[in-house]
Formats: sequence, structure tokens, C-alpha cells
Amino acid sequence: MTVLRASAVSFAHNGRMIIDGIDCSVEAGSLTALVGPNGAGKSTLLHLIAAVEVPQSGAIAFGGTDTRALRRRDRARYSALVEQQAETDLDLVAADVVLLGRTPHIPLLGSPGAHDTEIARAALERVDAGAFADRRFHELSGGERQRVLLARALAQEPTLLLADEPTNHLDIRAQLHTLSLLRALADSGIAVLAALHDLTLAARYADQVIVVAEGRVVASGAPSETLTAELIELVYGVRADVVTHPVDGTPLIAFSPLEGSARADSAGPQVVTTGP
Ligand SMILES: Nc1ncnc2c1ncn2[C@@H]1O[C@H](COP(=O)(O)OP(=O)(O)OP(=O)(O)O)[C@@H](O)[C@H]1O
Repeated sequence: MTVLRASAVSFAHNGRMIIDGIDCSVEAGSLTALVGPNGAGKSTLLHLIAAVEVPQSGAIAFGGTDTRALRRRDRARYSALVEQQAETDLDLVAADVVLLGRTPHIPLLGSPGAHDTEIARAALERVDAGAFADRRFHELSGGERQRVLLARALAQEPTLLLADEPTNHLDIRAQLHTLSLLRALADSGIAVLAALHDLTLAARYADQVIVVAEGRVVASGAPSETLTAELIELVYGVRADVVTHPVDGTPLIAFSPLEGSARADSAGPQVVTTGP
């Protein structure tokens, strides 16, 4: 089932085209990686889908219904966005930040019940952040806040989860944990669209990759079809060797140093000596 369909979506800011006629779709039960260089338009596309920004033309549909026909509350029940920049002005403990994710499910003027508290607690556990439940959100590290915000999105129980660089700030173990979690959410039926910079991790975890450059989709499809050396050079201006992962067959990408960089010019690895 198609959970999200964007058709000919365009968005300009101060007369400059940022999203230029994008068509894309995301299926239930799949993890889609949105990749592309800095400034390509990934965050803006996620903002348009989440209705943080409004496209000047084109249409965005959730489950076949144009989002303009949905009430704000219904949109919030359907999709959740985990932003790239973690807000720091929330003067709440982590557990209460996660509970905010229940807002679209609580009747207007109502307050969260035991069921909501239990969902929020389970969401914190799911991102491996149960230990921070009682800590003030603004006192957490960037990576800890990132996980709490993912838990808030999970507490929303969305059909479509949008995540803008969800592995930003995370150490490698936490990155793998987050991507495994996104994979598990997709396997449980949720449609996940995540902007990611690490192409090898995108290839390893995603079913589909959408490559964006200068506000347009330049390729989309399975990782092995999209993340080719030719496309990486075209889009990023970087040479890469793409080999097949020996275990799961996904593309494994080794980048060549940029020409003219100290590393590219050197005859081999530099020897670093420490101590006496
Ligand atoms: N509020 C804004 N005002 C002006 N320009 C903006 C605004 N938001 C985004 N842009 C511009 O739109 C373009 C796309 O930005 P966007 O943040 O969507 O890219 P991105 O692919 O997410 O980049 P990154 O990988 O660096 O996060 C950039 O050139 C950016 O400067």
C-alpha cells in the first residue's frame, strides 16, 4: 500500500527553486533512504511532507488522500517527523517530552491517561533511552536528545515516520541501533522515510533509495540499482568503488580521496608515532 505519494511538488524561497517538481512514493512496510549532497533539498522535502512548509505547486497524499483535505490533527496522527536539529528549549524531563507525542491521540482539553504513559515509557525503552526518563531534556547530550525525539515520534504511533538525519550526533553503536530500529519499524508495517548521509548504511538498511540533487530526484529504486559509482560521481563529485557486501549482497562503498588532498597525494599511509 502506498502510504505517501508526492506528485510534481515544487517549493521556492525568495524566488529560488529549492524543490523542483519532485515525484516520489513510499510504501507501507518499507524503509526508504533519502540521500543527496548538502543543500540538495532533503530537509525541505521532509518539511513539505510534514506540512511544516507548504508547496507552491504539486500535491502530497497520505494513503491516497490529499493532505490539504486532512485536518491538522489527522495529519499528526498519520505522520511524525523527527527533526535534524534537536530543540533545546523544552524545559521538561525526557519522559514528558515523549508523552507530547501522544497529543494527537488525546481528546482536546483531555490529559494523558495510563495507556498514554505506558506507550511513552515503552517508546523510550525502544530507543534504549529508558535511563534518561527523569533527566531534563535540555541537559541531555545531542545524541541522547536525538533518541528521545525519536521516542516522541514513536509514541505518536504514526503510519508514516519521517526522520531527518536520525543518526546525526550518534556514536556508531547508537547509529546501528537507530537504523535497526527503523528497519524493525518498517518490518512491522510502518512506512519510514529517513534522510541519511552514510550511503553504505543507507544501502545496508533501506529497501529503496531516493537520490536528490538540486531539488530534483535523480534516481530512485533498490540500493544496488541507485548507489552506483557513476551516480555517486555525478551527484557528489566523488570517485568511489562500489563492491558487493560479502554477507548480504548490498553495495559497500569505498570513497577515493579528493584529488589534490594531502592523503591523495601521499605515497601511502602516514606513520604517526607517539610517546618517546
Ligand atoms: N528557511 C530557509 N530560507 C532560505 N533558504 C533555505 C531555507 N531552508 C532551506 N533553504 C535552502 O534550501 C536548500 C535546501 O536545503 P535543505 O536543508 O533542504 O537541504 P538538505 O539536503 O537537507 O541539506 P543538508 O544535507 O545540508 O542537511 C539550501 O540551499 C538551503 O540553503
